[in-house]
Amino acid sequence: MSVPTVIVHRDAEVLAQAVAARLITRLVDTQAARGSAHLVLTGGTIGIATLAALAGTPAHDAIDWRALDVWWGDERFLPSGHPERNETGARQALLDHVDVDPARVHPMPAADSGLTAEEAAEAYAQELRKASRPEDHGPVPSFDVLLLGMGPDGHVASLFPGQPALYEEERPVVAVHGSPKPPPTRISLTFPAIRAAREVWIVAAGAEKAQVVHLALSDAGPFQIPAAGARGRRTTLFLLDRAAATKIPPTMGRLASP
Ligand SMILES: O=C1O[C@H](COP(=O)(O)O)[C@@H](O)[C@H](O)[C@H]1O
Repeated sequence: MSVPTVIVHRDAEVLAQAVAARLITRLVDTQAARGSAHLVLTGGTIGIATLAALAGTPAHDAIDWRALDVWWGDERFLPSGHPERNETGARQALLDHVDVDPARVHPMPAADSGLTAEEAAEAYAQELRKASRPEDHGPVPSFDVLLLGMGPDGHVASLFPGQPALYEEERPVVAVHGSPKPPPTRISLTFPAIRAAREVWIVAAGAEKAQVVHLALSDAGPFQIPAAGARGRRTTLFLLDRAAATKIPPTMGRLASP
């Protein structure tokens, strides 16, 4: 697992634009090297703002949208089209505005799919397994970039402090019940799936995240602060705005924009 690098931007708006620009570079480079790329999306305020920033920059034309597989790190188990679904936010902010191949967009099943949350998690695990190539050495594709937001409690995807999903070592996707943040039922990638990603980018903005950013970068355990356990194989980035970075030692963060 990689050691995190911290990059700090002036405010949430600049952060969203910078993460969008970084995504364009990473996806274009990956497609040039391998022909296609796998991107995992997150919900949350800054996660959706990042997708809107990506849609808003003409430079996104450099991405071959037809050669991109789009996945989700977690989903709120609500009916399809519900405004609180991470899928709905991503479609409205980005996916409805770019030329993605619908067959390569992989939303997690919705609550009106006829599946229970457990069946939905298993169905998503199967879809990931189908997309995994022999060189991926596991049940999920080697995601090129896995985006994660982070809650003030340190949750990433729908892995919340103290919950059983944190201890999952085999299954790549699980149902989550009793989430402290509504809605109570969710579907989430687990640590083994997150850690299969080449690059994990944790994006956080706002003063209410400052304490937990500090803990996620210090010696906190992943069961107390799940973000402390989210690491990529090659790269882990903490992409922050200044307000979220106030409690980390100045030597740790690189200020990207003065
Ligand atoms: O519920 C969720 O929350 C987190 C973070 O949300 P934020 O609004 O505090 O940025 C998000 O990363 C996760 O995907 C989502 O389901």
